Amino acid sequence: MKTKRKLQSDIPNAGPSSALSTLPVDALPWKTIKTTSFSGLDAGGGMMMLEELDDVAVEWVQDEGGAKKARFIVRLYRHMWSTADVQPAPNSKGKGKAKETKNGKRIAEASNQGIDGEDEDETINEDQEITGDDEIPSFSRVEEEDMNEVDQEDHLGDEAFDDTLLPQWSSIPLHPILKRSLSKLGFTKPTDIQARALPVCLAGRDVVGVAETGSGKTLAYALPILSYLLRNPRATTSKRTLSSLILCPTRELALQVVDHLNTVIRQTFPEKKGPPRISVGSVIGGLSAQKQQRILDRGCDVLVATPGRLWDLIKANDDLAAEIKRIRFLVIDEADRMIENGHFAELESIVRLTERQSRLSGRGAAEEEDPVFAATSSLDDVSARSDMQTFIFSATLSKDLQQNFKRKKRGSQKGDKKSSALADLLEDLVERLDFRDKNPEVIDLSPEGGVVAMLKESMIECVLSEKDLFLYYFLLRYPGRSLVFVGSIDGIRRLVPLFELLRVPVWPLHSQLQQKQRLKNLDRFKTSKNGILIATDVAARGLDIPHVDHVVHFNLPRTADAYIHRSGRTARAQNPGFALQLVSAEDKNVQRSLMRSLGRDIDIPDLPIEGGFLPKLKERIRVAREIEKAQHGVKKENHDRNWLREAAEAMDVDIDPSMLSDGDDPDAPFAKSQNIGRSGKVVELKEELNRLLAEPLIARGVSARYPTSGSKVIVGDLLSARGHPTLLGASSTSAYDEIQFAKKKKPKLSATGERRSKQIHR
Ligand SMILES: Nc1ncnc2c1ncn2[C@@H]1O[C@H](COP(=O)(O)OP(=O)(O)OP(=O)(O)O)[C@@H](O)[C@H]1O
Repeated sequence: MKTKRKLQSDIPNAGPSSALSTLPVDALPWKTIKTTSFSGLDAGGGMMMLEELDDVAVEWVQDEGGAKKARFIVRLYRHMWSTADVQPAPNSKGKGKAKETKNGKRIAEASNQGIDGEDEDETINEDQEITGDDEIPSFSRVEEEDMNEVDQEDHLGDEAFDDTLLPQWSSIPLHPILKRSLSKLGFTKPTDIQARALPVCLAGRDVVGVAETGSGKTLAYALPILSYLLRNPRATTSKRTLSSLILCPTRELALQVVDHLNTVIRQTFPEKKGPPRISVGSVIGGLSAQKQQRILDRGCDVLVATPGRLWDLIKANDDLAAEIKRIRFLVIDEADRMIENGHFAELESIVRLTERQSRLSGRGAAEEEDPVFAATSSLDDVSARSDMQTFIFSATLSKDLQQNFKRKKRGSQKGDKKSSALADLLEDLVERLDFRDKNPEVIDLSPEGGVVAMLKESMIECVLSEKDLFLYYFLLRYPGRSLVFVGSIDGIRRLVPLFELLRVPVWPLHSQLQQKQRLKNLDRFKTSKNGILIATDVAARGLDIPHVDHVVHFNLPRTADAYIHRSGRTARAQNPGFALQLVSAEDKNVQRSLMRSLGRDIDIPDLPIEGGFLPKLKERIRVAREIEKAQHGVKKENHDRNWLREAAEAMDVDIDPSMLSDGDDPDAPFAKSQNIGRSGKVVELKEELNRLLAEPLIARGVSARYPTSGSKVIVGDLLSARGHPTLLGASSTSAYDEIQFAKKKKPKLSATGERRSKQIHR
């Protein structure tokens, strides 16, 4: 992970540098800055995090060999300064200069304007106030000073909140700062799950919450944690102690939860400088473990983590294990998915750290063989808190399992023939959880039929080979933010280049992409009004992407839960949403069993198709596929050569350079692929595709040349700009509105768009 760092200077002259003590650069009090998007990527796509350092000056010193070295002069205490030596990066530039402040003090500024400036010496102020204390302060002492300063400011917002401003929240005893945040966010009333869960969580109970997708479960568990932290501020003499652990199944979801919490925390005083009153850290796979370790060393109040990476860090760090043993809140978000992800072992191990001694000692000798025991045996003197609260939330938790949470009787529901290996694992987890509450509150608000009321579902039945065509039709016909779920990574790798060739703005998201790329693609999708994300189920759970207009099940999922979560990426927070199933004959059985699991018939209406557009779209797809096939050959060749190069390197043998070419990444945009487009055939096909893409798409019966004639007169649409932006003669109805008119009973579909269109066209 790349971290950008920014120096901010507002310090008086630091005095003779010889009098300063020196700290390693990583020990300086860097502060993480909130970026505009949750992934924190810059325009170049490289930066994952921005850190800022206040009160710092830079001086350049020459060592004996004449090399220039930067020295940061940093304020650690009000009256104490320290330096951190860093080597300038090649070509890096920087100089320090001083200016007068209003009160006549000289202020040193760090800049990056060149190292050969004449003002270098001015970073040193003879008037520097030195305590005479040569001892290097520890980082926690730096924080101590910070915290004392911040605390005075932090009382802002603690005064009582006027409940008449937010009457529907008045019965929920949240800290006034949170009420102010909710008011600023425009959350005028709690969602149903919040209204039910918050009072119970705030009363100190354990809660298992099941509620539909997009219903605000994150705040249902997070607000009680934040409220507790605001009401029980940390001691000012220590570094932050971890009070809450939130475990999430996917990296994207974990980052989103961090973002969600920070939005609430920072809402009240967005302009406030200094460390936040509550600090939220994250530990997820795919990003630098070192950086994450540093955040942990520095201390945070709430940690959001994926189990795999967290367990890796725990194994290497007894202090972290001890902190987790002592947490006040444990949250498992989307517990069922965590187990599906194959993270059961890590999840179970982490959960075991939070067990009370009385339970652990009951386990006897077998425990000593256990890897968790081995990893944490040095922590015997640290005992888990007796007042820890556990919150489990998901949109899908089977009724059987919910009962087990209540009864905590292992195996009470086992033997049920529907019980799968996954369900057994979940039951094992339930058994492992040491609820402090004898009777955890189970709140089940899951909707009938699984999906939310604001979701409209529809389907297109077609032959397997025409799914691409109907997806293309749908994306053109209903512009908007669409999330397309595909059953395999190979499927995504086939579709993305195809749609890129068709100039549809598509981005892939799957587990084999680098984490950086995953976040980048998500960000692009989030910020593009008509963007299309083609994803595996890695995007199915929890992601709260604003205004996803459509979810398309290009391949149907295997389980009802996956269908619920995928479809739940749209129709969130009481907004309308639309889900489309592309169903081939081969999918029929899966569809039937899916609907049966959801307790429904196949009562899904067909999406009306305006068939006049299909022949031209079909032709475009045919040519794009041919290009893709030809390019795929070149890509594969590159891939093989790359493999050859790596194998040769591994064996330490030389290979004829003519046998090698630059490697290729199967997920790289096609346009960037090496050698692609060289062959004459591809050039010809691309010209043909360009020509086809330039041809207007006109509905049957429409005369583009004579808009006032033809069987479909479009002059009115043209004049009022009511018509469709790309499909001439089509209305601009949304997919959501469209299916109100759809017929329930559909005609049998044929493989050709031509015949089908006659049957279905309204
Ligand atoms: N009280 C509220 N009023 C209005 N909007 C809210 C409220 N609480 C949360 N939201 C918003 O609702 C959206 C969905 O919330 P969240 O992501 O927590 O849903 P969820 O139930 O966890 O969904 P999923 O099951 O898919 O993970 C978010 O954008 C959130 O900001």
